Amino acid sequence: MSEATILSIGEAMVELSKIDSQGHWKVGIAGDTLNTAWYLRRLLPSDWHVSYFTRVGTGEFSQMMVDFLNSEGVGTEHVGRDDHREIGLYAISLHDGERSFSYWRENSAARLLAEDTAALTNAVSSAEIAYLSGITVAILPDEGRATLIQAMREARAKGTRVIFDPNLRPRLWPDTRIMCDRIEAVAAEANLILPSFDDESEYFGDTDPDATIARYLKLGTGQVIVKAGGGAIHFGGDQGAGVIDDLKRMNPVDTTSAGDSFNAGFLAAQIQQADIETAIRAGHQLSGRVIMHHGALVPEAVEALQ
Ligand SMILES: O=C(O)C(=O)C[C@H](O)[C@H](O)CO
Repeated sequence: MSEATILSIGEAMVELSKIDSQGHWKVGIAGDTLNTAWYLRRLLPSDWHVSYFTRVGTGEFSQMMVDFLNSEGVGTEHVGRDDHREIGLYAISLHDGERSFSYWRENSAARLLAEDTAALTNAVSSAEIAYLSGITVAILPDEGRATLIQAMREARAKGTRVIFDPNLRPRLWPDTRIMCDRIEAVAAEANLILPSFDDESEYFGDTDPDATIARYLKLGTGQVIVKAGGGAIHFGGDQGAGVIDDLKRMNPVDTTSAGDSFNAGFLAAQIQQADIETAIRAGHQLSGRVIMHHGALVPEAVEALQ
């Protein structure tokens, strides 16, 4: 049987997460789209190939990322190399379990990931599923974003299922109006949107999750699942509509990657034929375990499910 491919597109960085209050930090590799790919690789059967599309440099940290992806079973055949740029860096600060990030990423190699139009277009079109986020969209220059949109449109027309998490990061945009406009332009090309209500209400002014669903459906997507930081999850679209309001609320240690792991848990379940409600519960179960640990990638969270 031939493998099916899920391609995740975006930027991963060196991640610094604090281990204790004595000034010790752990160095890892993470980034929202890589996090989802990493969880997907651990959750999906071997007849699925999980691949990462990005651009890195040629230095030691870039090689560390490629080695890390290879060692974790995530395909690196779509990782481009840049002779002049390196990968970015971010550090996680925690206050009562809620995280904030400091970034050093303005000149990262990943900002040029869409420069090779043919490579991006072919990679997206030949995948069964393509996954990207609002961070992928935010880091690209205008021409790169246009290339990405065109690649998504062509791929979707040929049958690739395109999945988008708006993952709104206003600091990566010149202003919030531009952010909202560009995010909607990309969302219009996706089959499935996985937004978080806190962000959508703050920046789009949605009064409730159903308003978020209605707004994205109107743009032309097929299905919307609105995450709610552990609260009730609303969903709507051609695969079904409803609310799941009996999910267990956790007291998080670190919310980094909560949404990314939810997306992976949801998608892995759906790929394995779960109905939409069961898939949402699987996403919630995984992210509920991830946020009980520090950092974005938590092997124990996946092991606990198996
Ligand atoms: O800011 C980014 O690009 C990140 O990916 C940082 C975190 O890993 C991510 O936001 C968690 O969702």
